[in-house]
Amino acid sequence: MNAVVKVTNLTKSYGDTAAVSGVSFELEENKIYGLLGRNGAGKTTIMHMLTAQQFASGGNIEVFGEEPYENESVLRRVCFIKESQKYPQMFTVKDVLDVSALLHPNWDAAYAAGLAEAFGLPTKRKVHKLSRGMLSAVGVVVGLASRAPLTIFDEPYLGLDAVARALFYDRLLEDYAEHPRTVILSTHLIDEVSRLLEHVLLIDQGRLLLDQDVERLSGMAYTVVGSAARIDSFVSGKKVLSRDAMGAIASATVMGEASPQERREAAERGLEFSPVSLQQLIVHLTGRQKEEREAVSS
Ligand SMILES: Nc1ncnc2c1ncn2[C@@H]1O[C@H](COP(=O)(O)OP(=O)(O)OP(=O)(O)O)[C@@H](O)[C@H]1O
Repeated sequence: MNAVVKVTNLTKSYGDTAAVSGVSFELEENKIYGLLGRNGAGKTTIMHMLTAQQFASGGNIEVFGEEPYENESVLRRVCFIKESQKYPQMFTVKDVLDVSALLHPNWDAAYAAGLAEAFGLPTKRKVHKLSRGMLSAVGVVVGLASRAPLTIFDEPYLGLDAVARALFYDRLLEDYAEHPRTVILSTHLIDEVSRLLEHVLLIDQGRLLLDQDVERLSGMAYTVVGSAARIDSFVSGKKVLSRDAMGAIASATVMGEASPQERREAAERGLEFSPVSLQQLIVHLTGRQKEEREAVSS
């Protein structure tokens, strides 16, 4: 495996606050990662350390095999787009794109212009006069057109409406197919991005709770629906993540995998199975009690 990022025992403290505690992971070349977790989990802090915008309190970070701090040859291969991106007051959208072209060796100006048009960006307008959504779109255009070997999006699309977000996801997938690179998406819109993600890093209270391929995650839990009485009997003794009922019909989400025999017998009793969504799984895992979370991560 070619590791684009290798993080070992990474720690960051702000006074008494341990924002990141002993996190280790590797990111492969040409893969789309989801960096997920609740508010304050430590995601932005990790991204800031990966991109040399903050020093770690402890541990080791390698990006493209080298330390990223003040390392021009590494940082030229990285594009970090964040929601709160600030641009110089006098810059127009075109100025932002022109400067980005200088910063990113793989920049595709024609592609950037096409994206700006697709997102309806007025390229002659000053960035400080853009709406919040337009400002988000500028970040998205820069992130995509940079074609940086490591491209990181930290919730850059908070201001985008649903149509523009769908456009971003579609363009990202299209361009990634033609120009593979390593992408990190940090987002709370898990259901929306789940079709894009190949691998998930789940951060919880500064610790890495999950480091798993999405394909394998979908096998970690399942939902079963049917008559309430039969559901209760089926889930008895199992680890139930949630149970909902509507009249005589109930659904339960259960941790683990149902064996083929269990599925057959349940189907004979009219129960139906469906895979659990990534969002449901993440919500459950990060909403649980401390002891249970520790059991998952160990
Ligand atoms: N400059 C700072 N000074 C003190 N504490 C900080 C600082 N930056 C972050 N923190 C704290 O570190 C923890 C992790 O914050 P971080 O911004 O990395 O979380 P996050 O996962 O990106 O959250 P969100 O999804 O809300 O953006 C939080 O408890 C936060 O309050």
